[in-house]
Amino acid sequence: MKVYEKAPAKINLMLDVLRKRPDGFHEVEMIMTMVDLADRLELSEMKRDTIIISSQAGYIPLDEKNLAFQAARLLKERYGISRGVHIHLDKHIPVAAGLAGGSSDAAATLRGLNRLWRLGLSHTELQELGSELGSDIPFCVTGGTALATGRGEKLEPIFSMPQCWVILAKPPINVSTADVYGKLRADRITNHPSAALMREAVEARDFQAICGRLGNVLEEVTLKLHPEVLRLKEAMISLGADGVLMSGSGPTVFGLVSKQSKVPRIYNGLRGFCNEVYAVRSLC
Ligand SMILES: C[C@@](CO)(OP(=O)(O)O)[C@H](O)COP(=O)(O)OP(=O)(O)OC[C@H]1O[C@@H](n2ccc(N)nc2=O)[C@H](O)[C@@H]1O
Ligand SMILES: Nc1ncnc2c1ncn2[C@@H]1O[C@H](COP(=O)(O)OP(=O)(O)O)[C@@H](O)[C@H]1O
Repeated sequence: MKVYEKAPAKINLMLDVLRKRPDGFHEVEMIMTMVDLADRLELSEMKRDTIIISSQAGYIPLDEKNLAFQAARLLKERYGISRGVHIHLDKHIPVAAGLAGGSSDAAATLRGLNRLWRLGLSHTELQELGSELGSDIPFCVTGGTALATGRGEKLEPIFSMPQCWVILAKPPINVSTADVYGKLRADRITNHPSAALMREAVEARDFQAICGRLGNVLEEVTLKLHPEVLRLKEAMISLGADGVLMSGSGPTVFGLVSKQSKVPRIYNGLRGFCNEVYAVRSLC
């Protein structure tokens, strides 16, 4: 038997860091939403009691470092499952991009194996399991639009993000999330974006207010390390995106656009100096 799951990318409409915690993680406030750029997973039962990961993408780990592998192993261990699974990852989300590709694959693995192995777990139970593997995985289990607090694992759904176009551009640089949080001076942040104001804008489906209230304190670190991310932001603004922000720890920059007629100009303009550009719809 086989099951299929879609694993969409996320963007952070706002990301604030409140403080560094004694456990080394940072207390955050983020509003995240899914976009229609997705990996596709095929999960097939195997007779042999083992976990196999395969992918057409040559640039991700296929061993126990893969987050989908870790999710399958966690379920097997926790529920005493002695069956094997082959997980094929058809990757479309850029890797280490601030778009939670690995986290979404892990969340999709939890959802898919819950069906394949008929475990009957609720989304809340899957989120709790996911939080053992990564801060963004609980959000990816349910998706939609949500306020995330704690280290990112405490979620409140928000209804509902207005439909819009999202242009994503990933410069050819690698950014490590741990490195960006590590370089952040949480006690020196002066310009905190407001989760309450962004939530209000989303709930009111006020696209212009959403664009005006975008903010991410991690830009401070990543833009200093990689000035090309700032240049990409400036290019997206001058090409006419309604609101522009770096997603997560970066380096992907996203632009929100309400009018479809504006999309080709922004997309083509960015392709001039960035290979990885995507024009997708928001997923509400
Ligand atoms: C920045 C964000 C924003 O959505 O996303 P990405 O840029 O990675 O997509 C997240 O907070 C990333 O979540 P995720 O990628 O799941 O992080 P984890 O695997 O849990 O942690 C990786 C490392 O980041 C740091 N970390 C992560 C989350 C957090 N609230 N505080 C932290 O300090 C820790 O050093 C940790 O060891
Ligand atoms: N299924 C997966 N897809 C992509 N990357 C993965 C996966 N499993 C583990 N990784 C590793 O996780 C790291 C972060 O990847 P990713 O989730 O794409 O980035 P981000 O956290 O910036 O959104 C990369 O170093 C990558 O090698």
